[in-house]
This record gives sequence, structure tokens and C-alpha cells, in this order.
Amino acid sequence: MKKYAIIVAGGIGSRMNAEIPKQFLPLQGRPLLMHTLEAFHNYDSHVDILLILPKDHFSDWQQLIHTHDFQINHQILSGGDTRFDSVKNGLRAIDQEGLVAIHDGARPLISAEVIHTCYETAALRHNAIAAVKTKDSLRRVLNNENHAVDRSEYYIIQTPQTFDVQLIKQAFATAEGTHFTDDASVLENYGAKIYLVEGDYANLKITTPEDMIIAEAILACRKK
Ligand SMILES: Nc1ccn([C@@H]2O[C@H](COP(=O)(O)OP(=O)(O)OP(=O)(O)O)[C@@H](O)[C@H]2O)c(=O)n1
Ligand SMILES: C[C@](O)(CO)[C@H](O)COP(=O)(O)O
Repeated sequence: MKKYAIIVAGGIGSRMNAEIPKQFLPLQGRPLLMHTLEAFHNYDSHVDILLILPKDHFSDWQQLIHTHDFQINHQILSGGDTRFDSVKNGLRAIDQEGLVAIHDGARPLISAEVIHTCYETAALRHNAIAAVKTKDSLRRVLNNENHAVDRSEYYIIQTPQTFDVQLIKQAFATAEGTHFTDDASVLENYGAKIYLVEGDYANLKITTPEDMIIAEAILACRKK
């Protein structure tokens, strides 16, 4: 079955507070976004990669490709105002059937194993969402009070979130809702049952500055 990957990197990374969008920050000497694309290419070089970028950073990316002699083939598309819009732009560019993994450009440490599990499960179940159990205790805060909740009932949701192409295109043919924090919530809104698969604690989303330090450390360990 044809495999696609939509890598969403159309955000500005406001929580990172850096001079440039976080996806271009160096990780082991190369823009972290290059690690993300490489993970999908190394998993399977036949995956069609669609990269979503902020339109006003297209030329910066071209410059980085040149500087780092980055050879992995990919199609560049323009992002939207929200992650939902960016994903929608990516989906619009796919006109064949198959499976599509939607993955945050800001998750450069994704493993081939998790990518594989997501595509394999989506081939059987039409969707597969990477998730991990929470390692911390949880409390629900409501009306100035807080109560312990059973953490075994909660999972931390990651990407890739992988889908049957036609199904997720249909689910995204809707207006954005405030409760759409990821692609699984869009599909759930469409009425589908969601399937969770084992993610990876190392598959962190680079969001705030300390995440870069953790990512550097994980990559340094992998090199050993
Ligand atoms: N309009 C947007 C917003 C986000 N994203 C992408 O969605 C992923 C997850 O979003 P997040 O980590 O929130 O990234 P930013 O929106 O860039 O960060 P912030 O919320 O701190 O501004 C990132 O790879 C980001 O580039 C996108 O493609 N288009
Ligand atoms: C899609 C996501 O990475 C799943 O954990 C997450 O929901 C993105 O959230 P953000 O608010 O854009 O950081």
C-alpha cells in the first residue's frame, strides 16, 4: 500500500522563544527538522514526504538544504494559521489511496519501530495513534479544588498519527473545532473509533528550551 508522511512544521515555535522557528534550530549540528525527515526516509525510502512550512520561511529552508547538502526528496507545502489548517493543506495534496502518517516536525527523535507500528496497525484498523502511559501522578483541578485521578485511565498522545488516506480526508472536511488538539480528535469527531499503539518516551515534542537539552542528550547516547 502507498505510504505518505505529512510532516507539519508550519508553526513559529512561540514557546521556544528563539530567534528562528524551533524546527530550524540545530540538533547535533543540523536543523532538527532534518532529523525528522531522515527518520521517515530511513524507515522506508519509498515513503512520499510532504513537508509543511510557514510560507515566509521557504527560502530559509532552501538555504539550509544547500548548506547541509540535504538529499532527501520531499514536497514543500505552505502551512496555515493553525496546525489543523497545516494538516488540511497536506491532505489536499494527496490524491491517491494509501496510508498517511501525520507527524510533528518538532518530534525529531521518532524511531523506525514506532513509525512501523503505526503504518502496520493503520493498515488493519484504518488509524493508529502513538501514545505512552503517564509516568507522573495526575490530579484534576476544578472549581478551586483538586482530586487524584486513576492515571491508568490516561495516556499521553504523540505523533505519528497514521490513517487511511480517504478516511482522514473525509474527517478533515469540517470546520476547525477548539477541541481539535491533534488529528485523532478530528477523526473521533467524525465518528471513528481510535486505536492507540505503543509510542516512545524518547519521542518528545520540542516545545520549550529544556527539550533541546534532553534531545541532544538522547542523540548523544544513541551515537555511543
Ligand atoms: N500553524 C501551525 C502550527 C503548528 N504546526 C506544527 O505542528 C507541530 C506541533 O505544534 P507545536 O509544537 O505547538 O508548534 P508551534 O505551533 O510552532 O509552537 P508554539 O505553540 O510554541 O508556537 C509543530 O511541528 C508545528 O510546526 C503547523 O504545522 N502549523
Ligand atoms: C499533536 C500533538 O503533538 C499530540 O501530542 C499535540 O497535541 C500538539 O499540541 P500543541 O499544542 O500544538 O503543542
